[in-house]
Amino acid sequence: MSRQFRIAPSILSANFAKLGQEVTDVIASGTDIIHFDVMDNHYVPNLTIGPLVCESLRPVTNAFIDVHLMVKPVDRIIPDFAKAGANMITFHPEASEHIDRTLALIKESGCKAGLVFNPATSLSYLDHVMDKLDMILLMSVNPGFGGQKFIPETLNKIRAVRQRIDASGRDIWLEVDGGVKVDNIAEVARAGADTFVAGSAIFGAAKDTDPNRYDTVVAAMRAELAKV
Ligand SMILES: O=C(CO)[C@@H](O)[C@H](O)COP(=O)(O)O
Repeated sequence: MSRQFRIAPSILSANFAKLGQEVTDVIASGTDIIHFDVMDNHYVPNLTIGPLVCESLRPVTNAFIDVHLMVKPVDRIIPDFAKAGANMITFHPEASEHIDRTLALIKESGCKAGLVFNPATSLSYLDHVMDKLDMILLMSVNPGFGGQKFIPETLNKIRAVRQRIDASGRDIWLEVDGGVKVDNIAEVARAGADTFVAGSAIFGAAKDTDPNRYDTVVAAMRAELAKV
């Protein structure tokens, strides 16, 4: 079965002083969705951006905004992100007191919903919620920072989740996040992923030397995906 591949630049690695332009440029380079990392300095040891920034970006782009919540507690911020224009909201099961309730809250707010798994989080959290998921996000690094190295064991986890998605018969996106680059994106796709978060690989590309750096790196990723 052929899969549609989506490239999701993580704006965590963008230049925050010109974020609107960064989003416009990176979508124009041929990427598909904006990955928006929300960190609270509690669930993860870093602090990033919230609903106000999402609201400011919404008029700048028509692109799908995929909000990855690395916050605890999770429920009270969900309506704010929905109002701010998020299209998808994902959260970590360990950060929710009631996973089914949190998924329902996201859906009631009008967004698509997904669960995120850290490298050592058990897939058993999927057991009773597959019918409610639009996306499963597998972290291939421990959450909190861009620019980390891809953890190879993630490939086995991707294969296991791909089997579960195919068995479900549902159209659930399988996103992989952390250390995804030109030189491993094809391997990640072959394992079963269809949506690829890339932060440092895109926004860090040839920063000072190549004015078309996003186009260059995104084209290289697409060329790798075309081989799968
Ligand atoms: O959520 C996270 C980190 O917690 C990721 O979205 C990273 O920001 C991806 O960055 P790279 O590994 O691609 O630099």
